[in-house]
Amino acid sequence: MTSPHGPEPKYSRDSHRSRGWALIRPVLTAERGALGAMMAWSLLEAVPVLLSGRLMAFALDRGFLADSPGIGLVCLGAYAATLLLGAVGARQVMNPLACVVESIRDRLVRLVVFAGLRRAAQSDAAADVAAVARTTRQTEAVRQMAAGLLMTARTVVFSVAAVVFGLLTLAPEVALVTSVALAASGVLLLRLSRLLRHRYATSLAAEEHVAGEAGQVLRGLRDVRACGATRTAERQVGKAVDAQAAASIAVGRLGAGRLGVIALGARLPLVATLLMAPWLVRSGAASPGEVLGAATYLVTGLEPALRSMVHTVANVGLHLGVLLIRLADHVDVPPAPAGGKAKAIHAELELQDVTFAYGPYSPPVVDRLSLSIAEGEHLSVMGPSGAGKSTLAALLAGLDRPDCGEVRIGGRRVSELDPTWLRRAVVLVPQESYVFTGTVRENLAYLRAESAPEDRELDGVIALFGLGELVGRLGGRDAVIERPGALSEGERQLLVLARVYLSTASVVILDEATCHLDPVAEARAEQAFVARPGTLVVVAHRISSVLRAPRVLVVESGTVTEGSHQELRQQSALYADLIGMNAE
Ligand SMILES: Nc1ncnc2c1ncn2[C@@H]1O[C@H](COP(=O)(O)OP(=O)(O)OP(=O)(O)O)[C@@H](O)[C@H]1O
Repeated sequence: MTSPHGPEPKYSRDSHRSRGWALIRPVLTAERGALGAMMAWSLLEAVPVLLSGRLMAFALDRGFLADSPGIGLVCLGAYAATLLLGAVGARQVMNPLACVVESIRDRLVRLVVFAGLRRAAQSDAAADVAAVARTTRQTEAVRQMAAGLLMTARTVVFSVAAVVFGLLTLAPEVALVTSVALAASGVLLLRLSRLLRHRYATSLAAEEHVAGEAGQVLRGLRDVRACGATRTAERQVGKAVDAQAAASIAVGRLGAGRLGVIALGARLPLVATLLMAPWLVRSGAASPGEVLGAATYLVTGLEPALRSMVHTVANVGLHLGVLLIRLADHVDVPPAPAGGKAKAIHAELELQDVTFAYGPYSPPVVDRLSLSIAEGEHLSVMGPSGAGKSTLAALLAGLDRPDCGEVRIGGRRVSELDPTWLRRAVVLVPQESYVFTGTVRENLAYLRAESAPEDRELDGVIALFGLGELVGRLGGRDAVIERPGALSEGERQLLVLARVYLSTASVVILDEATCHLDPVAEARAEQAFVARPGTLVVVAHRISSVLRAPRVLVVESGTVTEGSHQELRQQSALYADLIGMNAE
């Protein structure tokens, strides 16, 4: 069940890799425009590579070999001009690149700090400052690596595409050999990458182990000296340091394999081109200039691109991947949808002979209760304080498990449901509302991590819950709520209700979640939930709220009566009393 009042524990069933990826995916989606601009400027940057071979071929065939050195020199001059054009492209890439990379860093820092703060708040132990510092350092490393990786990856992709295209137009035979060699070097690189990823993960774990061991010894240094355990502590830290050194050496050893990738992908086609040259020229398949042009593509375009790919993409990319996975272990990546969208479930709720007590010797708060709430139904629950309304709400939400009997959601036993799926499908909103330090948008969209609402949808919900004035006062939907505690209880409740409204939950249970709102705001919020698809259960705070529901459950100590307003007037003295009082 999704708790609407704060970040949840991390999603344990996601695969490691997708969780690492989930850390940066929202940024890449949000920065689509910047990524598009980067690609456009990269095209310009690739122009020198694309024209290099062609211009060399022309310079030789029509210029120097045709006794027209002027033409040859003009071609070389044109090549120099394309280099300038490429430099302009490379320069222009920087701004959009910075947008993307800084956004990645911002998101990671925020996630790391939030996770550190929450862990500190959840446990009585002191905050693990070293862990936060370590993960913040790793975040900085991610920023640098992401910048290098993005920069190089697009150069490589565009350069290799330009080389293959240029070779196809110049000497298709060379293009064929080059493509085969490139495919083989790609396979080799993949194999190497797998090994490298494993070894790098081991080395990173060893590094963290050293930090942990050293930190432990330093924290207890006085005790270590008092007990005369200096040698033991030294040995303990030394062992961790040795293990880290061995792991780093193992990573370094794989470096040699990277040369094989370059040799296979770039050098082999060059050697093949030189060997094929006499045949190409004699058979008329290519002129001497075209052979030179092909060699130019391979030497000035392909080899540098492959070198970059091996050194940056393979190396930095792997380190980045491993770092992201490790960061995902420290922070709370919003859960990915499990088993489809929560809204796709059948949202009927059912209690079968449910008994629940808070302790083995306590009298049951819920005693052999059977109840079913149809999908899309709006049920109101009322009763005196302490009658068991919140307990019932927690049972319906699958938060508490019955001692006897069964709770079913969508026909499936709650105990058999995937907890993550359940958290997304059923939301229980308590009286206390949690608004966190972050933007209005982040607060409202918190339960929609996988499909962030568009501005229009956000604005609609802000208006629906009468939050316009508050959001305007805060400075708009992207303004940061610096001090959530400074908001009134009612304002916080409205923000949380709007957050839940935007969630993907199919079942919403409001447990006096509107108690700080005035009757008008409460009516507006409830009507919004009534109109929202899904099942709605409202533990009512006011009789006006009870009257809005077509079906009511009256909970008194030990008994539960349910029915329409008409039926309850005759069946429940408590209901009749309350309605009567209200009417007076
Ligand atoms: N965690 C708990 N441990 C032990 N007893 C509890 C616990 N929570 C509730 N109770 C007891 O269970 C009974 C039902 O409590 P519950 O909160 O469900 O009632 P309620 O109708 O929601 O009351 P209110 O309207 O005041 O919130 C009460 O007697 C309460 O004291």
